[in-house]
Amino acid sequence: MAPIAVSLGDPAGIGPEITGKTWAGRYDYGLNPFFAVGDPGSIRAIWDGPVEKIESPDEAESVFSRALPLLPVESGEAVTPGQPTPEGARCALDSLELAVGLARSGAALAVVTGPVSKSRLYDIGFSHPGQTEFVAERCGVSRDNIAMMLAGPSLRTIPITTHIPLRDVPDIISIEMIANKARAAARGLIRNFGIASPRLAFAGLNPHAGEFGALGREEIDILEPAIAQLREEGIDAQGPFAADTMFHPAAREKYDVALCLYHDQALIPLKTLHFDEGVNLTLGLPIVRTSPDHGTAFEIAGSNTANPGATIAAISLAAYCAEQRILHEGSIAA
Ligand SMILES: NC(=O)C1=CN([C@@H]2O[C@H](COP(=O)(O)OP(=O)(O)OC[C@H]3O[C@@H](n4cnc5c(N)ncnc54)[C@H](O)[C@@H]3O)[C@@H](O)[C@H]2O)C=CC1
Ligand SMILES: NCC(=O)COP(=O)(O)O
Repeated sequence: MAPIAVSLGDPAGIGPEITGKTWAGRYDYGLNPFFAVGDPGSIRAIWDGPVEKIESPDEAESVFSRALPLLPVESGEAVTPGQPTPEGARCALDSLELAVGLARSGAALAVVTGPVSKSRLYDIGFSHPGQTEFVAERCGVSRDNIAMMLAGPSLRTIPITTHIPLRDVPDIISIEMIANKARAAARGLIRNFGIASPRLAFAGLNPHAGEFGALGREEIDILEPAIAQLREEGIDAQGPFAADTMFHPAAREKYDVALCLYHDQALIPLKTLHFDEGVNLTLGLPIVRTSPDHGTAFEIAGSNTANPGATIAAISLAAYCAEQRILHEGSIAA
């Protein structure tokens, strides 16, 4: 099997440190062979473990036992942890591009994307809301047909809208958008997790899921018709439920994924329960793409305190999803 490509994210963030630490724990966590893609100086600045440059993913497996294999993408400047620069943002983007291309060509089993700063990318002209939409575009998939899933050991959530202002959410959600995301969710749970009949639970937008229209009509006008349409298609869609009572342990037993209407509705419960092991997985792609759920954490970069747990989980889940696809569908892209 091909090795997994791990882009390091912003060179001044914690991506390089957590990737080095993840390599150090590779046998403890039973990780598939992987190689880093990014600036060699960013790793040297924070980690004193062994690193070996490679020229192609083919070399990664033989290097993996003795050193972290690194496919270099030079930022062209000395990296200072915690001090992001435009060159660093460009390097993060070039690393992402290269790693995604390797997954698309099959040279990498999957891509695990390290944390980038969205505002720093926007500053250098990045026109996508995040890495999720960038990867979708590179794979030739419309962003309407993918879903961002956050996954932890006891909860999976999907934000139906992602990186947009909160005030825009009620205006942008539609029956079609919700149905498209739910289809990507259902198919994604089958092919990546082997769940034969996924149970989808929808959160309402308003307090108490609108209280029968008294506290808002989005549940009646948008969510209920979308859920009815999905049920007609044979998808086990339930709700809308009051969001405040969807995430306690007994409620979580009743569904395989919670579909939420905005970013924080999905990410607060996930990060509260599973910050150190939460994985961001893009559903609907012909490649496997995961990422740790956290960001660049510039303020702790260089202090050797970053927890690699979410990156370990992202690499494990990427390998698991790739295996599930090959097992059930014969290939990753099918
Ligand atoms: N996967 C990605 O590329 C993501 C990128 N971001 C980006 O990250 C930047 C910073 O975002 P924030 O909201 O501050 O979130 P953040 O996740 O970078 O930091 C939030 C808090 O958690 C701590 N933290 C994060 N990861 C940690 C780790 N592995 N070990 C120990 N402590 C950790 C940080 O020190 C901080 O106190 C933003 O520019 C945002 O765009 C945010 C989330 C995901
Ligand atoms: N909050 C989740 C997040 O920012 C991940 O975004 P993406 O860059 O993976 O699309």
